[in-house]
Amino acid sequence: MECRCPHVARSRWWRGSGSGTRWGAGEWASYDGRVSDIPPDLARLRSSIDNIDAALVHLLAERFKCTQAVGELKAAVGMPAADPGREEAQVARLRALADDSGLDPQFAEAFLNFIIAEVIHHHEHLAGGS
Ligand SMILES: O=C(O)C(=O)C[C@]1(C(=O)O)C=C[C@@H](O)C=C1
Repeated sequence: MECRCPHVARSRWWRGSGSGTRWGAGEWASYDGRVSDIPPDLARLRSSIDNIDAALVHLLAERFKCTQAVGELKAAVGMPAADPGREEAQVARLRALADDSGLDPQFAEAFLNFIIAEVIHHHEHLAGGS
């Protein structure tokens, strides 16, 4: 079976010089005949970005499934849509996780707030609001 390790894939691309090759200057050619104007390192990184974006969409879909159930529960027992105390704890926790993992804590907080604002909107709708 062919090895698909990134370092091996990287070594199997050649940059066209514009003379004496079937591919043009600035183009990249692979051992198996593919030609691209995208540097292979960029193509490989974009492929990982696509996988990560797909995972993010799936994770968000699962989170919204949970919050839908939370919204139904809150509406059933008459609890308020928003819980500022819980949000404060989530922000503190995510900021610390972001800091530990090299992500900007301010960005992590803004991202969480963006999601929670949408969840609260859904909760209010479930509770019969606008
Ligand atoms: O945990 C709750 O009570 C929720 O409604 C979920 C959630 C969230 O999306 O994490 C949303 C709104 C609340 O203000 C706090 C948290």
